[in-house]
Amino acid sequence: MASLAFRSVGKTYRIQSGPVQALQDVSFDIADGEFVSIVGPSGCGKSTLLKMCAGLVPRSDGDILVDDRSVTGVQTQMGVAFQDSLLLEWRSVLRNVLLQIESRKLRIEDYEQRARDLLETVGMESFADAYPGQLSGGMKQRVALCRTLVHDPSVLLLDEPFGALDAMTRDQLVLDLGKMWLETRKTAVLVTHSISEAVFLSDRVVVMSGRPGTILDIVSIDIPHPRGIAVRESPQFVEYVTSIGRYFQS
Ligand SMILES: Nc1ncnc2c1ncn2[C@@H]1O[C@H](COP(=O)(O)OP(=O)(O)OP(=O)(O)O)[C@@H](O)[C@H]1O
Repeated sequence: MASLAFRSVGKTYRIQSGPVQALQDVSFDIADGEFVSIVGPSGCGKSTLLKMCAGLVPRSDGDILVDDRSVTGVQTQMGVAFQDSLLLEWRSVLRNVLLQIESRKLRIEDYEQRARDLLETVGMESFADAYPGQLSGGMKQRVALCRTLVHDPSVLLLDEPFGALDAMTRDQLVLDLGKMWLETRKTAVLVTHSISEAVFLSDRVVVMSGRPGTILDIVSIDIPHPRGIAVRESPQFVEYVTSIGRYFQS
């Protein structure tokens, strides 16, 4: 587990046509075991913020702290999932999940049961020996989620992990993710375009402005866990979604 802190973080990309300021003066904290989502218009720097947190992109200004230590390089202890997290077609489902272990040079035997348990959590245990070509898009994303979690990361960074899926599959995966998070209580940061998904999963939702991205609001979602699908019809839930949505009405 870990806490995160963003302190006046800024990012300017330098490209041929000139500087592009993606983020400006972003400051907020994420507590140990908290689930925080980031919503904002396209291009406001959400992915950039996650990449800087993972140490994949250097920041231009400010500081990002993981457990009070500045991020200075790639954070291998984190679990990162992106929209098009690919599975390797020639490896079975189980071996795709265990890829994370192999690439970290950890002992496969120590993690195989955990990999199977994670697959069971998302109803994929009977597909452990199947190959990606035999799976639907939603099933592949479930496997990718297991792969993100198998090495017991201290932090989950999820960048639109369900972006390319149809609405029903997405709903199911959101429920799966909520369940997995409740079981592990990892510190999690989710970037999503879906305000409803953000409200459903999160303890707090960070609302960002258009580029350069700055923080407009941080909304605490005061709905107890576990949250069943019916929560989405409650007046309280609808009010959260509506009030956050107002930031993006032109
Ligand atoms: N490697 C890069 N080089 C130059 N500019 C970049 C690079 N990556 C991102 N940008 C620019 O930084 C800004 C923020 O991009 P980013 O992908 O972080 O936004 P986002 O909020 O995640 O967008 P979306 O919601 O569309 O995925 C954009 O204007 C983008 O063009």
